[in-house]
Amino acid sequence: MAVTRDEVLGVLSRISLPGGGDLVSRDLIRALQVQDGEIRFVLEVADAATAGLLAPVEAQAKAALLALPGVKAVSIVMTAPAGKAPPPDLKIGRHPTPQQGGPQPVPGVARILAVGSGKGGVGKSTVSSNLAVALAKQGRRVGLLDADIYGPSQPRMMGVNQRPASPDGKTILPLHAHGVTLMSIGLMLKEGDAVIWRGPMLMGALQQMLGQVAWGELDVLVVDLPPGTGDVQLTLCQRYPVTAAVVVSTPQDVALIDARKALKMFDTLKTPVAGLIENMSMYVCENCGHEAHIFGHGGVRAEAEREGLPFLGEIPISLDVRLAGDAGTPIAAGDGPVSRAYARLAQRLIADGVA
Ligand SMILES: Nc1ncnc2c1ncn2[C@@H]1O[C@H](COP(=O)(O)OP(=O)(O)OP(=O)(O)O)[C@@H](O)[C@H]1O
Repeated sequence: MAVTRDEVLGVLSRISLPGGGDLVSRDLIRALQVQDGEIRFVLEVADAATAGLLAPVEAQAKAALLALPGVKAVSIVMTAPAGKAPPPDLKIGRHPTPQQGGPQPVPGVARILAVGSGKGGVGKSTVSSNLAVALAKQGRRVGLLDADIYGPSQPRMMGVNQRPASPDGKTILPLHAHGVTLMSIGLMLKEGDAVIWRGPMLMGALQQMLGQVAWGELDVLVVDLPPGTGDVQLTLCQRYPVTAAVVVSTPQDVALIDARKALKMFDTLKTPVAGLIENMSMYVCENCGHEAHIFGHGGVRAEAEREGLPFLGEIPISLDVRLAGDAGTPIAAGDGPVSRAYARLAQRLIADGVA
């Protein structure tokens, strides 16, 4: 009988490590594949020194697995950031590889729609996930890339948390939620890991997210950018054919000042701006229907007019939006006034040819 994944993990969990624990309990196994008697996996260790220390363990694991009935071959690749092992392609965050010529398309992806904001906390990630879900509900084949490398929030907002698989140690298989194909740098990191990369590492990570993820055929890839005007924005817009960007802002003056900076950046990078979205626009009292303009109102529309750009719509401030995002099912997946606002936004972007 063919060997199973559980049997393999059973064997690996009996192989102790120097310093305590075993291969499974210390969470070192990545991309385990068990097929037709062939076993493949990556042993991910912290550094080259640990890799050296674990060489006998690797040999022990291989021998123990080969001793299982029905096992024909065992292939173990040990990766460490500066180890002697083959390049750790599964590790996200590396120096970018040089790129010849102009912007390179992402295979299978017809359009790239960047969602940016000048200021953090204005709801850019919330808008990205809801827009992606709303577009999928209109029948579009949608991908969502969480490129907010310093504060990835899409795993929580879209309700996914498993680490994506990489069967060959190179291609990363994206996840799927609410009709959207999803990838986030947050899914490749261990919980609580702070990302403290500098520019070149960020560029490399973005390149991996776009080039190594098996996105499949997509009508549109929505990219949730980090706030502000940094290396990720630059890399995306200069190296890839971004169809258009949308800029999210709240109506407050402080947010609008920063939104203007984001618009200026897209203009400098020659990335077309499809328009502006006002988030946390107004609060409608659930009891009496009274509209309160907590952060002001109409500021983003006025800004769009000043800049000669389309105003794409306003999303009200609503407790349900936050609760839905925190619970992992974007509000656009359901029915109701906010979901309808997102449906209108999606229709508009499809009609404009950018989604
Ligand atoms: N329309 C809304 N109504 C109520 N809460 C909202 C709304 N939009 C966003 N929020 C909440 O505001 C918080 C910040 O939103 P979000 O993380 O989307 O912002 P961001 O601009 O992506 O922030 P960051 O700077 O972290 O990237 C979240 O808790 C989110 O649930």
